[in-house]
Amino acid sequence: MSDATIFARATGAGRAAITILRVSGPKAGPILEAIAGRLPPPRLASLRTLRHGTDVLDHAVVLWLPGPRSYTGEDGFELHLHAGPAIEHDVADALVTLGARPAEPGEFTRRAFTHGRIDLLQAEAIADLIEAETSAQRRQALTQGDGALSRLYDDWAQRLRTILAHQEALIDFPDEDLPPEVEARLLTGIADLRAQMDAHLNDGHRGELVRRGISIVIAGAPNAGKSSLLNVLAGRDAAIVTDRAGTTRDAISVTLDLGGQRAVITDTAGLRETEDAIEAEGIRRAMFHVKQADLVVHLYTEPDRPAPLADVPVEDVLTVCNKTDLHPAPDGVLGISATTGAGLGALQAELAIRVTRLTHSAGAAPLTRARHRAGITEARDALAEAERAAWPELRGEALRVAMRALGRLTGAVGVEDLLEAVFGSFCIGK
Ligand SMILES: Nc1nc2c(ncn2[C@@H]2O[C@H](COP(=O)(O)OP(=O)(O)OP(=O)(O)O)[C@@H](O)[C@H]2O)c(=O)[nH]1
Repeated sequence: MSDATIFARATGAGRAAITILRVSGPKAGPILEAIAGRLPPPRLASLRTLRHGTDVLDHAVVLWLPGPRSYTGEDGFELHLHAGPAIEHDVADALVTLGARPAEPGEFTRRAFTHGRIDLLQAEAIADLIEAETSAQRRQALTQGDGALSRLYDDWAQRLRTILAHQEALIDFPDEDLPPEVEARLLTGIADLRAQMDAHLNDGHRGELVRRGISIVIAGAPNAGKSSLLNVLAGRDAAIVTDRAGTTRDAISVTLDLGGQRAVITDTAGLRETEDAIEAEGIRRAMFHVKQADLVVHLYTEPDRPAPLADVPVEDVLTVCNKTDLHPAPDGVLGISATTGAGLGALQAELAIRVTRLTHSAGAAPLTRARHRAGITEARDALAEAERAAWPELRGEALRVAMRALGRLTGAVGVEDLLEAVFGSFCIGK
């Protein structure tokens, strides 16, 4: 980590009333004094005239944010400038002249991590919070940002540390008369922890589903009205609708907010036997999407009852009868008309219920990324190895592997190689 003083615009681009520039680093105090006169009281908004030499740059609200109680843990300040390219450009020039440099993407949050203000899980949660499009994503990111997942993993690491200490006592003093319960208690502790990790992993991918969005695929025979349904759900003409069977060739996706959850709905080619090579490729892709989906809406029109979709569990399929303006839906089947809009409210409500069921988590903080799943899987496998180990030394080594895997999740140990991947995806100014 360099000791450079960095700056970036914290607000978005485009015409606006205010642009906020953030500055962080050891020269923050002297730079603020140079452009705004004496330092304002910490963390209090103060109106100042900003100057570069004799040139008046702007009249701006200034926040002096001395470390360590700042976002990055370093001295920093914010300038709430009148938005305008000339002001921003000239203030940036002044900051560079006074020894600051533009920040890299995610550099503020990376400094917060380096200075121990947040751990790696919280840094990821900040990225998720900025990306959040739905209420469920926002809530999940806030919970993780508040440290819910960190506390769970820290608690496991603490328990592992105790188990490891007992294990090392068994290794170091094999001839001492340690009570036999020590080893029994140690093995029970390992088994308990492994079971908790198993439960955490077997959560139906809830956290990951909320984060990336639930994938809903509309499948069915040609002309069933799949593209029409996608369009009415999206509220726009995303997919081409014609009365020619076999119109949709490639999958088309739109993102929707379903009861506060992010859902990605995909329209696919109609499923039928065909000689047409392009349509056949479309059908192959459709089946690929169907198999990957979290939920399939199997659309059909009476009286053409469809055969069940191959390789898709029935509980992942919602059968829907379209064109009820022409033929009524049979009892027990959800009927809609994509043309008149009849039944669409009921369909949206049913989709929202199914999506909520997929993402409902019973209180515990869910893991939200493949990185977390990989780390907990490694720790769980190492604990299973420890349970099987024939020698105390092997058990000790397996416990240390589990500790390291947990430590990498929060960023407590050896994560240099991960930092580019985690912080590189941030925007500049965060
Ligand atoms: N009467 C009536 N016609 C509908 C309804 N929904 C769709 N259609 C018509 O059915 C035809 C096929 O609709 P699409 O939405 O293109 O059907 P699709 O399932 O996407 O068709 P492919 O792309 O061939 O697989 C069009 O002429 C639509 O206007 C409906 O609820 N009622």
